[in-house]
Amino acid sequence: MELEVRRVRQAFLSGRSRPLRFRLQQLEALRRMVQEREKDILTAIAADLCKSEFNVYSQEVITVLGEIDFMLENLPEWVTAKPVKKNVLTMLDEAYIQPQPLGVVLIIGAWNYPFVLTIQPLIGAIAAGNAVIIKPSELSENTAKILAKLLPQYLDQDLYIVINGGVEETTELLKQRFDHIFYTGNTAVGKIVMEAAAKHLTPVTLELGGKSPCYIDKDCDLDIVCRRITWGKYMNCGQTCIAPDYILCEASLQNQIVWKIKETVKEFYGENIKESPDYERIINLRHFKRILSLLEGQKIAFGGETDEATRYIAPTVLTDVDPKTKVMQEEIFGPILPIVPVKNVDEAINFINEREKPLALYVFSHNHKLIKRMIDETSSGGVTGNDVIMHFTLNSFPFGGVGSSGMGAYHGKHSFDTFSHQRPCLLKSLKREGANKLRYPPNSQSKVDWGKFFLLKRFNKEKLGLLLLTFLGIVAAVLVKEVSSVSAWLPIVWDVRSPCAWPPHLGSEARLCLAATTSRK
Ligand SMILES: NC(=O)C1=CN([C@@H]2O[C@H](COP(=O)(O)OP(=O)(O)OC[C@H]3O[C@@H](n4cnc5c(N)ncnc54)[C@H](O)[C@@H]3O)[C@@H](O)[C@H]2O)C=CC1
Ligand SMILES: CCCCCCCCCCCCCC(=O)O
Repeated sequence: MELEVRRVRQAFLSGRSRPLRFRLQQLEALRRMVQEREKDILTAIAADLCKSEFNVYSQEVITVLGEIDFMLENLPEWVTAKPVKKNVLTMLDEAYIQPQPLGVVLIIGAWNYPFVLTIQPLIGAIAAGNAVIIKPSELSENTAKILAKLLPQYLDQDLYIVINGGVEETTELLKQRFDHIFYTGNTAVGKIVMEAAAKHLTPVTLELGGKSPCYIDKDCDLDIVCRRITWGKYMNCGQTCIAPDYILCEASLQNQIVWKIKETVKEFYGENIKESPDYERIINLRHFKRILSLLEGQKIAFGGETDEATRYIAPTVLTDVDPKTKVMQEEIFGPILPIVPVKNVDEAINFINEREKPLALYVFSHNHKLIKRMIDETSSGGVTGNDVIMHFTLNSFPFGGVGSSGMGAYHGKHSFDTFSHQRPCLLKSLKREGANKLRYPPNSQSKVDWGKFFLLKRFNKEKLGLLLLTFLGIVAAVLVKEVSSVSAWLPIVWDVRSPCAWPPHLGSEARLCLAATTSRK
């Protein structure tokens, strides 16, 4: 492990990951990999999640291709240094922010969307000029294998490497020193990752989970609402980090919601859900058993059928769920949808705020003000009003959690920023030393006053008047110069080395300062 990390670091130190041309070329190679080896990729993911290739394509491949295109289009602009606003003391200097790669990045992927959750951060890390070690989830083993096989065929083999393995290997990997760790997965392991990172003071991005609520207001079109929720909840068999975890609504809506979701399930997956190519299976037996345990003691409005041999759990809705029961204590990450009745939107807001901050929040209503209120009075990684999941697809949004649902964000420019150091660069001249007198010892009240005047813009009438006078002086001097065509250099400044006696009531350091700030090069 140590040797591999060292090899990647050596490759980074060679500097070849940095030029824009190289980054673009690697991103293009990645796109070629996805296009040329599409069949292999689809087959692997489909096998891991019992998913149709159509669904793999629309849920994972489209996002990856879209992200690469977006990067290729925008990277030339993002990598350029950006000039910044300056203050009086740096007015004549060069000041800009130069994004720079962080170095060697570790990306630890999750199994539920094993391709996009690994490759999308990789795209950002390459775009920002880093070297990358990719650790796919061992639970989606077919995807892990295909990534280890394909990536070296298309990308630089020393800068971007795949290390496969389970907890043992990841633990070993986490002992190494990285310049950034990007982890996607559950919150408990997120803490392990952060603890390991702390040993080297390595910054982390943690894309974690949580319970994402759905509030349904009375004032809405329930047919549409239930169709959208059904899609987002049962997609990938509920194994989506931003899936609606539970519904909050007034008790009077409960039966209609159950009925409409049931009808939509039939519309989406047919009478025999097990036969539907669009309905996936639970990733492994451990998760299957965990999800089943959440059903204990619950009122199942529909669904609840299971088959251990194929790890099938039917789309299920629970009603009148007690918030103290287990299903409301942990992220479900499966096809079970509890409905928790609340009196009104106030109670819904309190309910959400009393719990950990979710990764996503969904609110459905015709009433725009209610949606805005929900947004203003709660906190979550992201929000979608009148739909679910879709904020994930917009690469102009930062995607990430807040509080226990994670820290940091990615997608599009946000990925580029996550994997870059925004380096402030101030380039001064060794000339104009007069301008610096204000900050050099010995300090005095007068210097402090001028500091306040210039930097804090705490204008007092006297100083403002002085500045005006100075300005008029400059204008006058320029006019005189124009008129008399006096050659070369017209000293419109008070000479720093022999300060004149005006303005008479100022100390000499204040005059120096004035001189400096009004002097021409
Ligand atoms: N915020 C987001 O974008 C996403 C968050 N998630 C969250 O991830 C969770 C599901 O994924 P998991 O079952 O955690 O995936 P997982 O079991 O695949 O674990 C994720 C990664 O952590 C590593 N890992 C596991 N145990 C470890 C340990 N003890 N020490 C070090 N590394 C370890 C694994 O090797 C794997 O690469 C859910 O909570 C879900 O909400 C999932 C997808 C996206
Ligand atoms: C053409 C249809 C576009 C549909 C887009 C659906 C995208 C779903 C991706 C969900 C990935 C989320 C990852 C996660 O939250 O676990």
